[in-house]
Amino acid sequence: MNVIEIQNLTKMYGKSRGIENISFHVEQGEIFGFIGPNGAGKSTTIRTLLSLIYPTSGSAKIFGKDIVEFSSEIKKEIGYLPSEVFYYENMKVKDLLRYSASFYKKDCSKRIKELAEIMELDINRKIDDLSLGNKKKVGIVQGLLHEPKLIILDEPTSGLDPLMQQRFFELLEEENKRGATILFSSHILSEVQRLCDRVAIIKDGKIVAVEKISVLKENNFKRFTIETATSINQHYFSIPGVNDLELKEHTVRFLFKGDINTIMAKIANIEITNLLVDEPDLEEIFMHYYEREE
Ligand SMILES: Nc1ncnc2c1ncn2[C@@H]1O[C@H](COP(=O)(O)OP(=O)(O)OP(=O)(O)O)[C@@H](O)[C@H]1O
Repeated sequence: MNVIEIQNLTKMYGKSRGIENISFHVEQGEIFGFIGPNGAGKSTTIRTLLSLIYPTSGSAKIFGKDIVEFSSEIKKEIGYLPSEVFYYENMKVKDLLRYSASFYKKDCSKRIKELAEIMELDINRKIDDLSLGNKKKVGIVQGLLHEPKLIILDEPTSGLDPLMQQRFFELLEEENKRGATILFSSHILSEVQRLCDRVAIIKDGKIVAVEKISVLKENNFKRFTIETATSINQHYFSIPGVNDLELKEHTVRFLFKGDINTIMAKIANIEITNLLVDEPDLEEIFMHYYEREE
């Protein structure tokens, strides 16, 4: 079953483009990544899904229900962490969380306590006195306190230190094991790579690709680093399938996609002192997706 289904969703801000003809779906139980650079349209998509803004055209369903028509019903089952959190600074954390919990018809106090402990958040403090990272933690607890079926996170890790990011990812993995579906937007590819099953790549308001992380990584790209005994001609490895070729003194580096025997045959004809073949990271693969569209 699809928890989120987006069909040809377009949002214009007056004459300027927010998102154009976006279509993708998120299956039940998935951790789905939504990646793209700043201004690509991630927040616009998410804010439209939550009916904080309305589509110019196209439609989307969450839990099989239209996002505009059933927005208040749908929202009860969603935990949302916006990219920027704003609060009434004068409140204490625990009062804000209690107030947030009052929107759901269940007792969330036990879960608030657990989440605050996991995220090392002191709920007796005034929001005013909290650092940016601690304010983010308030947003995380606020988003998860009602044990939502769908968790939507817009750039969730900005402001969290590495230890807390790790803690937060473990928390998300637990939520996912409990049965929650997760949509996670980010411009940091390594975090998407670690957590997500599939990703949609967005650029300039349009979806460029929807792929399984494993396929993205496997896509047969290999990163070669070859150290040679003597200088080689700068065009020696300029053959089909080779990208991002760099030659520095006796070291040549490139990304390769294709029959690996072609490269091995080239290597066999020169004297090498070292050879490293490894997986490119998602960042490099991602760049190639972008280039292909340009
Ligand atoms: N309220 C608004 N009024 C006018 N244009 C907007 C508004 N909000 C977003 N935009 C524009 O829509 C486009 C998509 O922005 P959006 O914030 O959705 O991107 P994003 O991928 O979430 O990037 P970021 O990570 O920087 O927030 C951008 O060109 C942005 O300038």
